[in-house]
Amino acid sequence: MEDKAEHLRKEGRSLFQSERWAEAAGVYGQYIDFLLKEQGPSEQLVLGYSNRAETYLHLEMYADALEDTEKALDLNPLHLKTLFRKAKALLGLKLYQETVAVCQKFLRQDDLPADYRETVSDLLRQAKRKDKQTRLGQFEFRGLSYRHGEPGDTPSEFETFVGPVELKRTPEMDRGLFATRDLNPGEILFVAAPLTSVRHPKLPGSIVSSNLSLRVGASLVDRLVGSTCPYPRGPISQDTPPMRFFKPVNSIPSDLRQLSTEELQHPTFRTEFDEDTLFDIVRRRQVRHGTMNRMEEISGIYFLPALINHSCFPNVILTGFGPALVCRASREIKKEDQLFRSYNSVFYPLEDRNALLDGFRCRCERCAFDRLLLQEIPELRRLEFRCCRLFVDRLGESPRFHSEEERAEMRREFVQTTEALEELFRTEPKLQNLTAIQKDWIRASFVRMYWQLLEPAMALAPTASKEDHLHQLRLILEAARIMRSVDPASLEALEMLEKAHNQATMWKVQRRLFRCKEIDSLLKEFFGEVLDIELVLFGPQSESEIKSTMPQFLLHNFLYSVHI
Ligand SMILES: C[S@@+](CC[C@H](N)C(=O)[O-])C[C@H]1O[C@@H](n2cnc3c(N)ncnc32)[C@H](O)[C@@H]1O
Repeated sequence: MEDKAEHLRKEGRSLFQSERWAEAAGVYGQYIDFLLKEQGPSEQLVLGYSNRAETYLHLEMYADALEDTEKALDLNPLHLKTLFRKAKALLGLKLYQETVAVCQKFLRQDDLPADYRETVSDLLRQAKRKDKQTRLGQFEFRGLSYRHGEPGDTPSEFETFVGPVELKRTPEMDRGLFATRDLNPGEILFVAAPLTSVRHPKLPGSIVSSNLSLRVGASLVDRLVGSTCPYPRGPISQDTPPMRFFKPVNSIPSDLRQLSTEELQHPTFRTEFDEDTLFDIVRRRQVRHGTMNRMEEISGIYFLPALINHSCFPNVILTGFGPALVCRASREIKKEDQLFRSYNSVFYPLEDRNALLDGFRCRCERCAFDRLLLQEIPELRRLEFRCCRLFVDRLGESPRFHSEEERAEMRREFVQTTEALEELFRTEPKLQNLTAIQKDWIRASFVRMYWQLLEPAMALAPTASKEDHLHQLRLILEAARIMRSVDPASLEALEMLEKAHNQATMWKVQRRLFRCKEIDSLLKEFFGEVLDIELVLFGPQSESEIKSTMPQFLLHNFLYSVHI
């Protein structure tokens, strides 16, 4: 009998050493059965369970690993190796508080070997950090974008966190996400991990025209089919599932972790999908976003992010950190307000920005306002036509194709159209009682075109006067102000500020013998604007911290744009 047990133990060990995990688990199973039958509880049995638990850890079968470690610990509650394995299984299951408790119990033992103490302390730190993230929403973003600037780098993975949000039906947009309390700009609403994601080279603008995008879509479908979700959940149907379905397992009290039969019958929990449904999921629920590396993007299927509706006057921003998507308030939000993000640029006139949306007509408050206004004030529409014509004429042209006279002409056109709009605000009775934000809504409809128009014109001649430079920088700052007023986390404003900033500093270098206080004070204003945007993207940080990393931030500022 001894021989047979010893034979099985050795065979399990040899398979384990050759990393044939599944086979090793099978042989350890036979070993355990044999011991149970022949000799009942023993120290060998403890080792049998514990070793099989280790093979399960390698197979990422954390629930099975946990079960084995518990059986071993029933027989020998302070078996160190098994305690360590139990902590790893709990961490794998994302049960962080439980992991912390086991690690602490482990570290309380006397005479621990130094390397063990170190590894378990490390596990404890990890579990505490993840617990803070997933339960309390405490994430560390400081400096993250700059440390990971090199191709291939990924930031450390974030845990899922579901904060003050709830899912409700809306009369106009089917389902939507709502705030459950008042929020300040920069506060995190949730952090979502993808159900599945793929990393790929940066896709061109249009998702339909690209072969690559089809390949990405197909590979997402494949991954969806093969994906396993420890807690099957997600709004696949048009139902409105309870928020609990989206919450990380760890934040649900343990007695509620098991779903009831009734809940499992919820249409959300479909286990089989036909191909059409899957393609539909990929089309409607896919979120594509930049990575730390400008050449790459990530496409993923996300649940909560896909439930945020669009508005041309958004109040949240999604930013990607590796595959994780972080949703933050970009302006003050009141309890019960709906959360909106912008699916695409909101800095075009009504019809143009609607054309950028994927097959639906926008029902946001700004679009409703624009529709009414454009009917009532034909002059506004004329201005729009003029701006569009200028824009289309110049689209795609590079500054180097224009002579200095042409660029001067463009600047004049630009100034005239903006002045015509301001004149309309002063003279048109129907525009007299607008609020400041409504005026910015109207300005924002033109601002992207102005910018495009201004860009070729920006390349001022080396002979341009100081006044020309100052005038131009003020125009850019005003455009950035408008963008930020309509979308306070606007990456387009940031892009614009970056270019203007580069130009201003270049000009300073070119004319370094010439001191210009006004340029300096305008540069300060740029920094002020960038600080505010960064605060919204990364949360509260001290001014000195942000300033010390600002140059790198400007360098990486496109990395967080999110498309659907
Ligand atoms: C990513 S989903 C958002 C969640 C969606 N409301 C739901 O119930 O599944 C995008 C879809 O929501 C609707 N939607 C989002 N924003 C909208 C808006 N501003 N106006 C009208 N419909 C909108 C459109 O049907 C769009 O195709």
